[in-house]
Amino acid sequence: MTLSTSPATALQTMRAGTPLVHCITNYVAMNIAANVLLAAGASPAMLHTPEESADFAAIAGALTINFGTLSPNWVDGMHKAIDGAQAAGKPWVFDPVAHYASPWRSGIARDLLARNPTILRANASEVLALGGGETASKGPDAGDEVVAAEATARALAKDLGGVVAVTGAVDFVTDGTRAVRIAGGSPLMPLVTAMGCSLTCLVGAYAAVLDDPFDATVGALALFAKAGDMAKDGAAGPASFQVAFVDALYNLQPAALETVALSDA
Ligand SMILES: Nc1ncnc2c1ncn2[C@@H]1O[C@H](COP(=O)(O)OP(=O)(O)O)[C@@H](O)[C@H]1O
Ligand SMILES: Cc1ncsc1CCOP(=O)(O)O
Ligand SMILES: [Mg+2]
Repeated sequence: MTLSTSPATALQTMRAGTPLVHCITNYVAMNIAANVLLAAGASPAMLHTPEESADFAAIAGALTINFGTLSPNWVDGMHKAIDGAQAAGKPWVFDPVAHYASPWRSGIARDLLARNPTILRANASEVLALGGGETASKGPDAGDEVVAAEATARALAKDLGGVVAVTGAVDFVTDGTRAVRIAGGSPLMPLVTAMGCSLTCLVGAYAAVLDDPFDATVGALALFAKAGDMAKDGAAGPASFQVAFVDALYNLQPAALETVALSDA
């Protein structure tokens, strides 16, 4: 296995640090993402205005940027936050929700990617299209399989000099050299809105406390996979699954992560 920090140790480290995470995320995701971070053991702050985003990014442990519900002054807030995070040596995570939805959004995605995210977390359709590939999707929901985006993810990771995580039924994480797959979770996960957005914020929590962004990303995805496994048993459908999922994040003990299905890729 290519990890130097196991998901179990990563969770212990994250909880011990209670990292403050600066989340610039969309209106749909703000509430569930904040609850996911609190339940997992991190400390979220959802703020985006350009008047304060640089200052706040500098004092947070990590910055996450998701442009799901975008408008021009948010873009300004994102740029200033990235500048603040980078000047302070803090990692930042990019989630390019449905970047192909319009030419305007695509241009902003290209601009943000050029600002060197430490980690890119996206679904298979988003990753495929970032590499110039055709996707079956037009909006935030994936229409492609993770395996179809793996080669693009490896190339993107090399170009970025960062980590790329492609999520779906079996997740794929690479830094261009190392790569792993993570199985688990539930088919109910894509039926709850903003699960991916919440995961992006959680990746930020792990990146705030672990030196290796690859280990941080795998740790966060492994926690989601195991919490999804735990939540699906008692769920009658997406609504009760969401409640059970947040409870599972809260109750999950690090040793449970020893059984996550991780494999080198
Ligand atoms: N069919 C599935 N089975 C199990 N887990 C899934 C499935 N689809 C997505 N997930 C999980 O849901 C979370 C969000 O991923 P995804 O749905 O790809 O993101 P997004 O919401 O951005 O499209 C990840 O933890 C991923 O592993
Ligand atoms: C439905 C929707 N519309 C704009 S952002 C958003 C949330 C997308 O969340 P996720 O990418 O986690 O499915
Ligand atoms: Mg998404």
